[in-house]
Amino acid sequence: MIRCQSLTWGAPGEPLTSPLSLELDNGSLTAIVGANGCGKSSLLKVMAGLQKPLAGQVTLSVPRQSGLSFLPQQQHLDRQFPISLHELVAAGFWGRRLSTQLRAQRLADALDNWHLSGLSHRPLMALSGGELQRALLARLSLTDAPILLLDEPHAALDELGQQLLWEHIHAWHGEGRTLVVVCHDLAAVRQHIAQTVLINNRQCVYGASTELIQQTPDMQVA
Ligand SMILES: Nc1ncnc2c1ncn2[C@@H]1O[C@H](COP(=O)(O)OP(=O)(O)OP(=O)(O)O)[C@@H](O)[C@H]1O
Repeated sequence: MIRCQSLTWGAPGEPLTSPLSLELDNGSLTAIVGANGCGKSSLLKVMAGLQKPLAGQVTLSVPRQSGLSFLPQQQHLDRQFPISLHELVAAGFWGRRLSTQLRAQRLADALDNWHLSGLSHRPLMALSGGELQRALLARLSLTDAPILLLDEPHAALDELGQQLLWEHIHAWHGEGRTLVVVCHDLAAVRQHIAQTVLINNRQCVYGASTELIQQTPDMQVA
């Protein structure tokens, strides 16, 4: 469960929207949509505890440190950092107690699932945007956190990558996890995510994705 109570966020003295009060149930799958700069990523960071709200609070049903995993946008990653793809992915085991054998098996499976096996020793700086995105998603897939917050997970992915993404999102949802997904692909939101938080004209509205995206003139999809 993620509960936002009278929440505002943004630069000091400049809240991006009117206060948001919202409760997302355990096991729910929710999109956050809206125009560039409306505050979607900032809201996700406030939910993750990575950014302080201006007012109000976020309460989670699990401890934030062990119960929540966050997929950042890849431009926040330092590609010069001297690690290889499989070391980045293996960071998804952080905080988990698993035998060496189980780790090796799960890591191999994650690399395979995200079509990364042949790239596992590549340094981060030698990966394409789509390869790096799949690596970040593979890292997320190794966590057992019940709450997953994904910031533009479809970014840089080709058609196959997007298919893998939505298969995994449905699988994680099927496991009973709570997911919040910031997404610009409105057709995909309508197809895959039933509930949406729409940020429009500095207001947050929560409801059925099909209706919200249809009703808002500048949010129409082809
Ligand atoms: N560190 C920061 N310092 C100052 N302003 C910031 C900072 N991060 C974001 N902002 C501003 O806050 C507003 C909301 O940013 P945010 O990244 O949440 O938007 P968004 O809806 O996710 O946009 P996009 O769709 O372009 O990713 C923007 O106007 C942005 O310029």
